Amino acid sequence: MPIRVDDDAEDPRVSVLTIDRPDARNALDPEHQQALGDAVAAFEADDEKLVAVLTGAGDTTFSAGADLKRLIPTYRDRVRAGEDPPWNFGGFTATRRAKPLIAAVNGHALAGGLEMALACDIRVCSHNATFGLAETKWAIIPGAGGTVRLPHAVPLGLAMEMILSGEPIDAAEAHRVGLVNRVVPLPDLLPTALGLARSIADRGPLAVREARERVLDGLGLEHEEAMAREHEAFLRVMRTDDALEGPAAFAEKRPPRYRGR
Ligand SMILES: CCCCCCCCCCCCC[C@H](O)CC(=O)SCCNC(=O)CCNC(=O)[C@H](O)C(C)(C)COP(=O)(O)OP(=O)(O)OC[C@H]1O[C@@H](n2cnc3c(N)ncnc32)[C@H](O)[C@@H]1OP(=O)(O)O
Repeated sequence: MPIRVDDDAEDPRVSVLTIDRPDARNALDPEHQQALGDAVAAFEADDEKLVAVLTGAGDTTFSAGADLKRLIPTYRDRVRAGEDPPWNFGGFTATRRAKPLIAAVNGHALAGGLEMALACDIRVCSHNATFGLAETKWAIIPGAGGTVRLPHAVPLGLAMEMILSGEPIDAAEAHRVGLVNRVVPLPDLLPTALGLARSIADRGPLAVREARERVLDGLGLEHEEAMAREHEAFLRVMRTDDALEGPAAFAEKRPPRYRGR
């Protein structure tokens, strides 16, 4: 399978998507990028799934990005022939997703690999991880959101250095600057990502979606507009049945049972 899709053994509300092409360092060829897009779309459409973890097969590389021997030349030649081919790199550049995605970066996350990790909401990594936008090495530029998202994830000067030089940073630097939330030994990586995913899956699902949307929306809005939209979302969530259940569970000293409505 180009993309392995597994249920979390402990919590079926959590999915694990694994880019499975270790011989090519999980680079996305046309088949793998289509399969990843399909897997992400299926996760988004499945009401039983609340959170997903994205990782790479093997113990050296999360993803080496787009396939420089197949996907990029194919895409480039179609562009040079006057086309503007579909621009949906692994489902991460089309419309905005609705559900939380956690990147478990198990090694090199380069070019499109880092762009996929940046398109995830939370990033955790293993000590061997590296993070870089290598595109200028090959006389192209990041084409899946790297120039848009990296400056929001690291200081502008570092983003510019990484994009212009194409040189990666290591896991310690990524953690120091806040590109990743946690750095753990490789055997602990998936358990750490799954623990985070399970805790999010336990929260009010509508509240999680609304809060995530507010954060992403707010990045591009003026303060007053962002505050107004947060207030509208606050009222929307207050009108849900889950907003009755949450405080009641607290008062009755029991775990809440949310139904997503
Ligand atoms: C066309 C139909 C429409 C499709 C729509 C798609 C829309 C696309 C929109 C644009 C998206 C842009 C995405 C992005 O912005 C652009 C890119 O991602 S360009 C990719 C740049 N990537 C890199 O520069 C990383 C290159 N790889 C490395 O640096 C190293 O391989 C590594 C990751 C550090 C690992 O090093 P090693 O462990 O030493 O392994 P090797 O180097 O020996 O590699 C092993 C094996 O894997 C092959 N390989 C590695 N990376 C890639 C790659 N990116 N593409 C293809 N193949 C790769 C490598 O060639 C070796 O193969 P072998 O020689 O063994 O056959």
